[in-house]
Amino acid sequence: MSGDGLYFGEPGVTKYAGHTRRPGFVPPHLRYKFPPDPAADIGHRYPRNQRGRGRCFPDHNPIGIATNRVGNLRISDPKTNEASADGATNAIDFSAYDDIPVETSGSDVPPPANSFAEIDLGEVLNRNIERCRYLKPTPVQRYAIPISLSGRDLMACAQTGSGKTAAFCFPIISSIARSLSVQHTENGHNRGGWVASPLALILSPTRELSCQIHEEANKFCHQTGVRVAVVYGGAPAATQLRDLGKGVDILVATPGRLIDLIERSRISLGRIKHLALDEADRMLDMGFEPQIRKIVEQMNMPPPGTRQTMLFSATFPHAIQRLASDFLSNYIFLTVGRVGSSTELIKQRVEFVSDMDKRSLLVNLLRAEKAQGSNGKQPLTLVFVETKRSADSLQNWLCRNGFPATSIHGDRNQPEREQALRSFKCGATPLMVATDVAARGLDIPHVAHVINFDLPRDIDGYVHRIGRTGRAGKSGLATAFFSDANQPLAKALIELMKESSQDVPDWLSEYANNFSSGGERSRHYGGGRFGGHDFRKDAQMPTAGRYGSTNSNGGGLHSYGSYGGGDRDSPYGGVWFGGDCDSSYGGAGVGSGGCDSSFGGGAGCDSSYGGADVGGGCDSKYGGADVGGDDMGASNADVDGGGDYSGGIGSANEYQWASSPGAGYDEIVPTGWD
Ligand SMILES: Nc1ncnc2c1ncn2[C@@H]1O[C@H](COP(=O)(O)OP(=O)(O)OP(=O)(O)O)[C@@H](O)[C@H]1O
Repeated sequence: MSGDGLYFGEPGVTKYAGHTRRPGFVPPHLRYKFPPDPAADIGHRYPRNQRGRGRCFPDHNPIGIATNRVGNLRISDPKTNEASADGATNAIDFSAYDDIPVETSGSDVPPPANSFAEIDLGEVLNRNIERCRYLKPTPVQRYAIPISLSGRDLMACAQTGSGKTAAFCFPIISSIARSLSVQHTENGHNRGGWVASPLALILSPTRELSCQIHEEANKFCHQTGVRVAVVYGGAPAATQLRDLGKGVDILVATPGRLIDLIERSRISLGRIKHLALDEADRMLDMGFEPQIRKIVEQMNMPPPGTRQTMLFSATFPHAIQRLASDFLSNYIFLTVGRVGSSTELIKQRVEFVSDMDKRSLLVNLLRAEKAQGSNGKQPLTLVFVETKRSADSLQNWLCRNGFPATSIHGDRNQPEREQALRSFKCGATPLMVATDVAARGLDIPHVAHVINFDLPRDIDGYVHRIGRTGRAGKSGLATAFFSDANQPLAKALIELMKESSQDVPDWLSEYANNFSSGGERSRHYGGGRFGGHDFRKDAQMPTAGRYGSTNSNGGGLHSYGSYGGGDRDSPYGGVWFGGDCDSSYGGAGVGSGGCDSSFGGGAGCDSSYGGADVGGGCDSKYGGADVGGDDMGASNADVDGGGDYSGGIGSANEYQWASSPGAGYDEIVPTGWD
């Protein structure tokens, strides 16, 4: 039997057209993906630029600021990745990853492989890997592929741009290809029905990322007989169903559309052998978790132990690791890179700038970039902003001022989003203004510069955003516009920069020292940078598991609640009195510490998904009311609605959550995660 689960055609018809293809035929999708001969790809060298670091805090002269700061600019040549100034750089160079420390935990960890040839991925897949000029595995691939091929579950944390996609795709393709060849020999036809029953499911948080994974997997499935399909929201389901009808072994999906098609009985998960969650921490944060739990636990998917589960991300906060461990069985935890190590490839700069001066600084940076660019071309630059509205407004303003720009955000329809990506990738609009919808996973070649026009609210978001440059061994530049509003991020930003051997401006250290609003905020502002360690090693972990340790009202010394919790980082914790803590679903953080309550309310804390923050210094990420603090209704939120992460009164955010004042988690309805 083949791995095909969906069969609309006549019984006995073989689905794999690939078997009848001309030997050596390379389809167009694969052809254009092969990189050009590196020898022919020697481009222009930029003149070296003078390096200077003007201290700019707290200077409020827009012109002065802007003029001072462009001196620091260092942009890599998009083709050769040759830097224009001071800094070491080179063409694609995976040796940049060679010294990265790697840590594994769990029992009986299979040894890493040094080359693809050493790994038994199968002849056809190995040939495709060679064709794509993947000369040697990246560190995450060296470790993750043997682990995965041995059938073990895996939670893997590795730097942005370090090849995680192939790390989970190759073993899946290889093992399905093997099973198909046996089945084809034995049976000669496909089993199927009117329901697509894939053998592997890859879930990702955004439509664009799903498309990208689909393309990548498809490329490597060439002539293996393994079929890949993708389903995601915003595109006609009919077309996707037609594709599924041709047969699918590996399904790439966003959660919303997948649930829809399962509920319409067009997809069954009953035969899933491999489950991969890309950007796994995101998938289990920000309100995805209920959907993921539904897919994994309530939709007929074989349970942990009978399927293989792999979770990948560049960031993995402990609370999320705990949630994720529900989906895993006897897993290996793999972390590639001492925290911050490979982001040394990304030169990070932070500029202090008031909100009113940001545009002027941006224009000066862009002009300097262009002046240094190859043949006066604007290098590809990704500009992140906080809200959809500001993305539109900045894009229009840039265009009016002679900078060809496009934008991508959740209010644009799918064809517009795809068109924006295309025109950015090909350089027709070398500037793209984006919200966080483009922050994770997107692999856009030759992005030379990421500008955080508005910094994200958490350090994980920063890691992923800047990771859109400096990928696959190339260097890149990331500039952060830091304003007073970003004060809570200062400490974590400094830690991250130090870990990646970046120069931290003195004014930023001063800022961090002056920040005294309640301790380290380990979820949103402190922890969770890439790397990290296996939470199972955490000595502080409550002994009785994530639902609390000592009694029905919860665990640890400082908490209670129906799900209890431990002393710190309680995923389901109740009320926290004092201390620094994370409570992912918990009620109130009361007291002195800087508490994060991802799904609850509380005083002096961050409430990601609603509830009421009563007291000062509150962030409400996804709705709910902050009473006190900056303003009534929603501090750090966009009261008029339309904010990307905003809650506030009657607003719809980037991810299409309809939130109402003070709405609790249950009242928030996700409508756009598809
Ligand atoms: N072994 C390899 N040799 C050469 N290039 C590779 C190799 N593995 C991956 N790449 C390339 O590196 C780039 C980054 O890979 P990928 O998108 O998988 O990174 P990632 O770790 O998933 O990043 P992110 O955390 O941002 O999602 C891609 O263009 C991919 O084709």
